[in-house]
Amino acid sequence: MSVADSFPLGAATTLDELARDPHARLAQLRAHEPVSWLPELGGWLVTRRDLALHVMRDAATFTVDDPRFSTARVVGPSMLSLDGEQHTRHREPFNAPFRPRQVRDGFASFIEQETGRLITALEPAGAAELRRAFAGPLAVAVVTEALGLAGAGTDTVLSWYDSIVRSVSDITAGHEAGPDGAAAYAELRAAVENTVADGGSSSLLVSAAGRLALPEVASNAAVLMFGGIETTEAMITNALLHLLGHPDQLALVRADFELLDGAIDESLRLEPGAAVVDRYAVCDTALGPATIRRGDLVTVSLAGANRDPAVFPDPDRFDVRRGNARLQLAFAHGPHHCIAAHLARLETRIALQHLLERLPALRLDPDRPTAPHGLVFRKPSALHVQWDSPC
Ligand code: HEM
Repeated sequence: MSVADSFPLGAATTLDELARDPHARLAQLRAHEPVSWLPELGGWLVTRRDLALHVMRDAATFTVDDPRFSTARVVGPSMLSLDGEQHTRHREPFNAPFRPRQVRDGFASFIEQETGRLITALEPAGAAELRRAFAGPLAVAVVTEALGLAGAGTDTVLSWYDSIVRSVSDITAGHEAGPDGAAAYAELRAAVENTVADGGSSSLLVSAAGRLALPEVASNAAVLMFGGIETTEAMITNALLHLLGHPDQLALVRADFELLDGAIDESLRLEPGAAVVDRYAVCDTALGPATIRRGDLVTVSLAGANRDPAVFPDPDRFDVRRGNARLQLAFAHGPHHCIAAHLARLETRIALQHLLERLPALRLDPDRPTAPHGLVFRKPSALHVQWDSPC
């Protein structure tokens, strides 16, 4: 009997359905094949929360450090693609500004300013597409600020990002990457080198360069950029979609903005901006009902784990008062837990509160319904909204 015969639900699962609307299929898999072999994926998919945690905690058995990891092939080794001591060595120099207090002190006023500026530009129109006109530009501005790259504005950072993402996607799809990604990465590296050579500033890159070689600083800068744009755009857009799509829950939040943090966690739980993370088995090992072979791809479905009814009763319900929404795994877990989770939360909270306070009767455009989409990065392709314009 082949491995595919042992996992009939996995064999019937297509990547297309996981990209479109995965939740019913993930629920079936979680109930009957919580670690399942998906021939279309060429790997295992883990959908139960306890097993997902096990994989992400045990980096000695389930590593990110594998030549198939596409990001590392474009930007070189970084904290995202290393494990063990090398991972710690790459990650530690970047930790300080992302701690909760440092995030508040270092970023809150910048985020408020940027949010204010973006909303002021949108306000008179009475309608907008908030993913590209608001969430995306805010995410880029905050990452640019966090990196402290001398001389690189948001447009430059965005163009590097687009080129690097294209190359990573080409490699993931099994194609040869075009030259754009390498060229963009070379420009980013030169900007990192210039920033470090200028020295003296409070740039994160300058302090990291005291502990890492310059190419290592550049690789991690690329990963911070890579990690901070698409995911944060998704986080803000999905949270808006969830809130505006549930007027009863929105009314609760409007009556008490303290509930906004719960609403954000609940949105991350239902649609984590990055729906999966990949690991590779270092040795033969058992995981739940499955026997994993050395070298196998093990994909953790954060979206699946986040709707595990053993932890989240009535898991498909959006409930801003859910007591344990904070147990969601959108920022992963273990050594690779998102370094900037506090920053992303602060950014989303400020963004949502300002939008709700400043745009009266903010609502979804009823003629342009939308839903999250995507295998890895999940968000609506556009989020059209309306509000009562002052004029
Ligand atoms: C300012 C925004 C952000 C920045 C700068 C950022 C940066 C990073 C970095 C550098 C890592 C690698 C950590 C490591 O490997 O040790 C990481 C991991 C991760 N981040 Fe973020 N991130 C941001 C926002 C987000 C958001 C909004 C989400 C999801 C909603 C997210 C989800 C993740 C996940 C799932 C991982 C783990 C990847 C893995 O285990 O393979 N991040 N992030």
